[in-house]
Amino acid sequence: MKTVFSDTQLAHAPAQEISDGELKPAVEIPSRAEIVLKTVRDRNVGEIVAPEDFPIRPLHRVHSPDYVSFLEGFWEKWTAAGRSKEAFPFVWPIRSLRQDTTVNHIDGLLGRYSMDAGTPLGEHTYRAARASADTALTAAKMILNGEKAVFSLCRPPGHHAGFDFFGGYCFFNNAAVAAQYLRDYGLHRIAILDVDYHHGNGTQALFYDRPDVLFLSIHADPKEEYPYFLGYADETGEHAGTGFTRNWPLPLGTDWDGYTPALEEACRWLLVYKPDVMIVSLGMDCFENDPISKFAFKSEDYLRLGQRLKKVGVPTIFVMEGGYAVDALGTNCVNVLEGFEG
Ligand SMILES: NCCCNCCCCCC(O)(O)C(F)(F)F
Ligand SMILES: [Zn+2]
Repeated sequence: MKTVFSDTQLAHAPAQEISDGELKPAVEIPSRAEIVLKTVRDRNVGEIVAPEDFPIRPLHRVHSPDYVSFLEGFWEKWTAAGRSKEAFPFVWPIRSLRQDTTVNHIDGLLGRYSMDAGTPLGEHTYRAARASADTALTAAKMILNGEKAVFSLCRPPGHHAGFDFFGGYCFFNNAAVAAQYLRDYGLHRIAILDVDYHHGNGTQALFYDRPDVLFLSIHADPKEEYPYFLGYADETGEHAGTGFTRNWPLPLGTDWDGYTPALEEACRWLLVYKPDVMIVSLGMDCFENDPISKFAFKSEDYLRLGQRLKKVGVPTIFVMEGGYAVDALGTNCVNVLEGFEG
């Protein structure tokens, strides 16, 4: 299986995040990608290719142009305002505040285009996020050109990012950008299976009223876990998309045995939907030693996950999302790819 990755994705190097009421060292750090890349090489997963430089248009097919421009021009505005350290939003246009104002102040803009205070914006964030989206787009193009399975080593991740907002360490929704690209290039049905520990709120919302992209997510119950406000079992799509979203929220502490019934149900939905391509939002944060997550996968379970996904039997793009136990991240990620390849 080929891997797509570019060193430009390492340029986004957040120092801190706000978590549990204090500033802590960031967990979505470049070494996550480096260890996965090293393990891909060490275990001979396959050729590693650089992403193509796509134009902005595939991003505009998913994200609002003003949001993309905000990210592109942010650092210049931030430093022009006399700021020099990474930026954190701290005020949002929440209920009773206006959504329609044309905001110009940098702190207002940060809130206008974000969903949480835990995702710092730095000097190279835009560049790295663009490269991460190009990595997913390149994988999609490879599938269109006949590849059966491609690993898109995305970082920064994407599944929390929505039409016009960043958050949860995500800026561009890599999986959604790839799905829309496949649709624009003639495929009819795309399934996105999100196995990250956290619900992919951004991805769900982007396709919620559409039947051409099926969104399935198995994740920690949002009653107890980020993102808290989406990912409940009663969210099944709307309008033409009714029935094309399914969520399996699971209790904290879930291990592989607790996870498999949901995975089997999701695979049955895939069997019925018969997607032209399956995009797997592959977060490895269900792992028992993940520092910010509370599921209990063992490393071997990731082999089982890959084996099960292979049985779906359709061209597949693995788009990396989360996973913060850095020492085990390479093993856990490549276990999925090796399990899939058989
Ligand atoms: N006390 C810990 C608070 C952590 N709050 C933010 C969690 C973000 C999870 C990001 C992710 O793993 O879902 C992604 F795949 F997008 F990277
Ligand atoms: Zn996650």
